Amino acid sequence: MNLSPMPLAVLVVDAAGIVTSWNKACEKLAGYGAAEIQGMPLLHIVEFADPPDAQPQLAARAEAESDAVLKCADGRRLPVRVMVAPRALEPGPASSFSVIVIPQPGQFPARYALIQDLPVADIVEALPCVFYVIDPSGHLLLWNRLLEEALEMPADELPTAKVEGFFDARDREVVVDNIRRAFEHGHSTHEAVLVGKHGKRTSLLFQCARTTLGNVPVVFGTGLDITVRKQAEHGLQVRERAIYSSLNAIVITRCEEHEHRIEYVNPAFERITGYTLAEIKGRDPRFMRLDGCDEDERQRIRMALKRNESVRAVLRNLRKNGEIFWNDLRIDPVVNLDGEISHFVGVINDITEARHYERRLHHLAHHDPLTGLANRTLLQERLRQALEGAAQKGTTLALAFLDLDNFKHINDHFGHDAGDAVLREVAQRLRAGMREDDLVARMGGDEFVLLLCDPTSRAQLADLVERIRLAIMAPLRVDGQEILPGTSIGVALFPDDGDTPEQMMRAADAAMYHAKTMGKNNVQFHSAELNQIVHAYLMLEANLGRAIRERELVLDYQPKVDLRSGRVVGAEALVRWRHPVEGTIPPDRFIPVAEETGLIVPLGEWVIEETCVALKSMAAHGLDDFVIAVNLSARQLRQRQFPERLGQTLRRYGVDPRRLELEVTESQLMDQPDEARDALAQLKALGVRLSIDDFGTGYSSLSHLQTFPVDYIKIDRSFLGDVGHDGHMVITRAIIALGHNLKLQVIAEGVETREQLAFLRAHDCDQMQGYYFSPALSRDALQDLLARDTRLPD
Ligand SMILES: Nc1nc2c(ncn2[C@@H]2O[C@@H]3COP(=O)(O)O[C@H]4[C@@H](O)[C@H](n5cnc6c(=O)[nH]c(N)nc65)O[C@@H]4COP(=O)(O)O[C@H]3[C@H]2O)c(=O)[nH]1
Repeated sequence: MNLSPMPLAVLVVDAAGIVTSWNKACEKLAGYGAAEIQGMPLLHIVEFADPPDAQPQLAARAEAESDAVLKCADGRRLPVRVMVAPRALEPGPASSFSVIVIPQPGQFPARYALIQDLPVADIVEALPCVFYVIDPSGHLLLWNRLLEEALEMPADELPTAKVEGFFDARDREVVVDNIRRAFEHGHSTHEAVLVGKHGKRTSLLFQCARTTLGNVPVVFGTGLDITVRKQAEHGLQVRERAIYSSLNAIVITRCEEHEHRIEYVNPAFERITGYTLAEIKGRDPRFMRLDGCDEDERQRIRMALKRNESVRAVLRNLRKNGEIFWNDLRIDPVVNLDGEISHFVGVINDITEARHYERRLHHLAHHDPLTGLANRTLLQERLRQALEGAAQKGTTLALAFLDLDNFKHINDHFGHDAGDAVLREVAQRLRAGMREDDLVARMGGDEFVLLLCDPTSRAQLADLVERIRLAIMAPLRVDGQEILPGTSIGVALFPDDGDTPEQMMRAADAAMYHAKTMGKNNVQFHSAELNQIVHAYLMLEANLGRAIRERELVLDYQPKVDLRSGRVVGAEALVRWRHPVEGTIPPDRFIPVAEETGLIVPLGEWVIEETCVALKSMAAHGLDDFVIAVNLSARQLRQRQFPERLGQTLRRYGVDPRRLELEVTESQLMDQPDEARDALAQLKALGVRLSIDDFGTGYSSLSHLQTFPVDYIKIDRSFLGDVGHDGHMVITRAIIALGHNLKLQVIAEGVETREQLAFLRAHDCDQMQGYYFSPALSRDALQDLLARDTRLPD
């Protein structure tokens, strides 16, 4: 409090030491009014230090300065200096003295001695807070400008309203209560929101005190604007709520002497890690680390914390239940008022699911969903890496291309579920046969690829691939049905057959094609000649469709002779391809391609139509009991609508069904005997003749044979090979006997020698065909032969 400038305290005493005058400054200093003090001895209020009995010596103190104590009205004893000066100007004893009283340095006058001089109105106006005086009825008596501003009211409106009306409805009860308490107990404190006439809201901290104005008790006090603080508090509450409700785990650590101790974790932390705050408060958050993992990330965090910097890292931590979770962690330092890092705030984002999802996506993008094997993309990647690695290390590499044999047939016949089961089983078998470093991939469809790193030798590699082929061949049961898968495998070697992924794939693919053309279910290594063979095969495949359309195919007919009469009774139609460039291509070369590509169906239809044309022409020449046999592929036989379409064709050409014979190989029949039997029955119902071709090679059981509605069996050529061979003779004899027992006619094919013929005749075989009598002839040549009635010599 600033008291200066302070007027000089001067009083006048008479010669007897009685106070006759007492100025305002004396009043302020001592607290007595002039009326009170005048007429009183000076020594009642001033106590001289030396000597104490002052009066007789007052004159003696003139022109001197003494230490004394001023006895104030409020009981204080104020150390002062007293100067006494005679008031007479002439020489001689003075009749009165001026006494000047100066407080010793550091001594202050009584508060209320000064207070009356205070410019209360100015102070009240200048207060940085709301000021008010309230009468017992709850109305304002006095207030300052800040209150008017807060209430957005002119001065004349304020006294008429009761003060509680100025407040937010929720605060009114508290306000009334606190004003009452101030009246009753002398003071009260509370927070409330003043609401201005136009809605302005001001949060105030009220300090109320009781006093009297005149004789009226009043409550006065201040209201400190705490709106900003309240807003800040509210903001903090919001943030605290956000931390509390955050889905991310938040951990706040206190940082002391480079140690980090957990001070707070939010509920999400508890949810994610499984630890409650109570369990881990005070611990170092690293207790959740997973040893031996993410060392680089941890090192980054350590360095950042050391430098008091923010850091973000992705690492693995352990939950309480021992589970690992992926933590996308961000740590930020918090600076205190002294500018020091007091805390670190860590935000933990559990990205485990996202990581798993990412991995799943990555897995999906690189694996075949059906078998779980690597897909083409992954194979390309790994093949490229493997080739680079092998080139650097000077090691070898093998790539095996596998294509399942007759997979389309499995799919068509057993359904797609069975097809899928076969692919899964094959994948399993391939995996089982591979080493850890090798890769098994599915290229789509029925194609698989093996990437074999550093095979020890070509022989061992051949051995391994052969074992794989055999493993795949093992029968498997799907829905109670037995399926016999087979595979053709082509192998290419690095560096011999190529040094880029593309070259290696092409080479292995070519070798696989070669394996297909070699009769399937075998392994072929890539070689330079093989390229040409495969090229030819591919050309064939590309041209066959055209050949059918352009009528480059022709039928030759190999006569069939009755062994008893020696007469030609029929012929077997055999297709040839008169290629405009390559000349005549035998069926052995293109029929397997046609089978593989499905072109066998239109090809087979053409053969039947052409045969019908021939039969019709023969009938026109009077040969109406002549029988022509055509070979039927398994695929034709499996076509549901085949019997119906055959019936239509026969009717269209007006051919007697009994003139047409259909040859089906034994192995085709035994592949699916039940289905084959149904198909044969339908064909039989049309009236055509049926024969089992290549009999003896397909291992048909007698029980099956009895139920097939066939007319002929044809002894496979291989059994006639060497008539001198005991085993062959026995089999041929047995087949003839068996056929006759079943009331079937037996035909021997591939008869080339007189001995073979004699043997067949001796054992009562019914018909023969073979070069001994005639090779396959053109239609004209056959008709010539028939016209001349050429017979088999005795
Ligand atoms: N070593 C020897 N061979 C003889 C003798 N007599 C006949 N051959 C040959 O033996 C094959 C008999 O036909 P396949 O067993 O049905 O075997 C046929 C048949 O499975 C298939 N084929 C031919 N034409 C057709 C056709 O139109 N449709 C279907 N699906 N297959 C056909 O092609 C195979 C081969 O036919 P080709 O090359 O014409 O060969 C024919 C024929 O020329 C002989 O005394 N000695």
